[in-house]
Amino acid sequence: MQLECRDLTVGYDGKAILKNINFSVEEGEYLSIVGENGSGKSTLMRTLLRLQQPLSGEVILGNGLNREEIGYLPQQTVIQKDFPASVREIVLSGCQNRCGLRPFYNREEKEYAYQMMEKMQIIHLEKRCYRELSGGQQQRVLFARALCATRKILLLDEPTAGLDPKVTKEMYQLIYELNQRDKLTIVMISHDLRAALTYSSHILHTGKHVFFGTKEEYIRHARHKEYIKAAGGIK
Ligand SMILES: Nc1ncnc2c1ncn2[C@@H]1O[C@H](COP(=O)(O)OP(=O)(O)OP(=O)(O)O)[C@@H](O)[C@H]1O
Repeated sequence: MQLECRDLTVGYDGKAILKNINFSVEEGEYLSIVGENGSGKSTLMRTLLRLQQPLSGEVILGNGLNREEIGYLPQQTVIQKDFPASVREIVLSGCQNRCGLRPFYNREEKEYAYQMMEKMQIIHLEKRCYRELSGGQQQRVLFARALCATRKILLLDEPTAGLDPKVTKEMYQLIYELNQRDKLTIVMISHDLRAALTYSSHILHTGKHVFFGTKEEYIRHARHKEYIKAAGGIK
């Protein structure tokens, strides 16, 4: 496995929000984390990234995966939307973990950043200022940045929040391609259960009843029928 949670309890100030979570992600899998608002999805993801400490239990990285090799696309904040840097600078900053103490980006990193911008179809925006871009364009920039940080696993916190249906679909397609073609492991928080059931291999449902299993197991489980119906059924 690439990532595993053992009896993980997450929360703030000693107060648990999600308790005794157990799941693992193998290379090349696509895990969607779904569940009610406030059920602790973002808190869990921040704990996986060690941006905060677990209250108890463990997050284990396997198959030679280092913390620095995890790509992360956070929920966009208002401050980020106003960031006064060029697209190229922001994408390149995804390579920072590779630089170590070196205070500049080398040729290979610049080339890789260019490739990721190509992949995200934002080369034409390279010199533009980030804050002047549309929400969908900004999301592609942050996506390219997250890809610069990893060749193995990408964690995404609601990457389609605030995007229109067309851009949302493109984004899902892109993530799916990265998973299928580039064999990138995906762990994604999503409010769109229908999309999650279309693209993922596994589902973690947070809330009162926690579920972890394959997509097929999720669909078969009687408790989920109502959620699936409310989300408009399965595509
Ligand atoms: N920094 C913080 N300090 C204390 N409590 C927090 C903090 N951040 C979030 N919480 C609380 O933790 C709970 C879980 O929040 P979290 O953002 O993890 O949920 P979520 O499932 O991602 O929600 P959503 O689907 O609305 O994005 C909420 O009750 C929230 O108010």
